Amino acid sequence: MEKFSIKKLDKAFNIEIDSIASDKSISHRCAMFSLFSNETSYIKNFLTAEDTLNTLSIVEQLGATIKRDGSSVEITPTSKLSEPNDVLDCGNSGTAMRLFCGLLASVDGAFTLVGDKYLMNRPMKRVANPLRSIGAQIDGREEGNKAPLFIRGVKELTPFTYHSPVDSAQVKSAMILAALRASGVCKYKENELTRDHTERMLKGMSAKLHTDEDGFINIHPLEGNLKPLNITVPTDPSSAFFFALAAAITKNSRVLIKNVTLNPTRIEAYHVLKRMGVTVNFIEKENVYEPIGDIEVINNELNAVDVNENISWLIDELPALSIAMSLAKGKSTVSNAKELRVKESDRISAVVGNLKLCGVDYIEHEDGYEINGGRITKATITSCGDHRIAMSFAIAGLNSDMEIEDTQCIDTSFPNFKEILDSLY
Ligand SMILES: O=C(O)C1=C[C@@H](OP(=O)(O)O)[C@@H](O)[C@H](O)C1
Ligand SMILES: C=C(OP(=O)(O)O)C(=O)O
Repeated sequence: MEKFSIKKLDKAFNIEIDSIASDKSISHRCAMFSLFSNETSYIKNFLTAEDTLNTLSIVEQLGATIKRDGSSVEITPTSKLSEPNDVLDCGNSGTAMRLFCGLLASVDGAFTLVGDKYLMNRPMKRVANPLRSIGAQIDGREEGNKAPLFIRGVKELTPFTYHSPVDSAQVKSAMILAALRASGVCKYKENELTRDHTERMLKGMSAKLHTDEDGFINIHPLEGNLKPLNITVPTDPSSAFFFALAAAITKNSRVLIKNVTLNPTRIEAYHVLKRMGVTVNFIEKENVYEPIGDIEVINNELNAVDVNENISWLIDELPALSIAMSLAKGKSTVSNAKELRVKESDRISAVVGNLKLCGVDYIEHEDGYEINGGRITKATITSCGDHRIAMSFAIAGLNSDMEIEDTQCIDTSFPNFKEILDSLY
């Protein structure tokens, strides 16, 4: 089992980082959406981490031709997706498994989606049920709630109007992908806007999507092929956030993170740091599918904060924010965040369980936690096989030595994390 020994950082840093992992959500979508065109898509700065490389392999198993040179990827789709002769392995990725359910629901053939032991335990009925209700044939363990999932593509999916009970970009995207091949206009609504890369990218590829005055996304079925993608994937704000946290908790430190997507549905955690007293500046530079620019984070005194809204806009950053909360003055709270319990690990248990080992005073709730900030003490923590837990506590190590066990999982999203962390010393 791989592990890290992180030593307390006894000096300030002032750095510019341009090597943080590319955006995972956008990279998955680049690989998948290229299948809706009949021309080659050109993707630069594709995330070469386990999750997205698995997605790329699946796209290849479905018949596309892939040329990859480092992080530059060319994807040439086939005129008809082929039935693979093996299972489709999504590894650790909920995004891959759920989006492929929608994409494959109407593709001629039989498909089996599998994943690692963590993914095989994550709930899939949130996509299986609405897809079944429009005619998809999906089954799996626990009546289709757990992988392996078996999909037999049907000829036609019924047009739908669906108001989702869960605010999830993965569910939304799965339903939008299914809608592209339905027999009429489909409508999808969520209570709160979740990350909207799917809508932005598909519109950029010429798909017909618009949100009506009742908040339903109207999706028109494809009339032909979409335009191919030509894109440079921006830096992932969720991965970058670990180094924003590093600057926020290290006295007199500053970081400038380059070329991050500034999509508002992705940078809410930075706004929370700002509310805690940290100086955060967004420098927008361009707009390709979404706004892209640099984020500057400068250390300042940390104060407690309450986080109870726009949860889906910072859901992946909550473990890292719990470290800032633990070092802040006063009592911080997180609520309405029950979704944390169904990520790569139960992130509420994983956060509070490890904070307890670090001597932090907390109360656990079903949908979040309260943290009485003050200090963090040295501990040996387990990642629970979850990349975001491993990286959050590794950054806590800058404040007080930390041993992190089971760090292999970091390769799912941010393979050069440790290299960048080491460069701070
Ligand atoms: O659509 C996506 O790319 C993602 C959506 C979110 O999950 P949910 O849709 O389950 O909220 C997020 O936690 C995940 O890291 C990536
Ligand atoms: C939840 C995450 O990803 P996924 O759902 O794709 O496994 C994540 O990266 O934090």
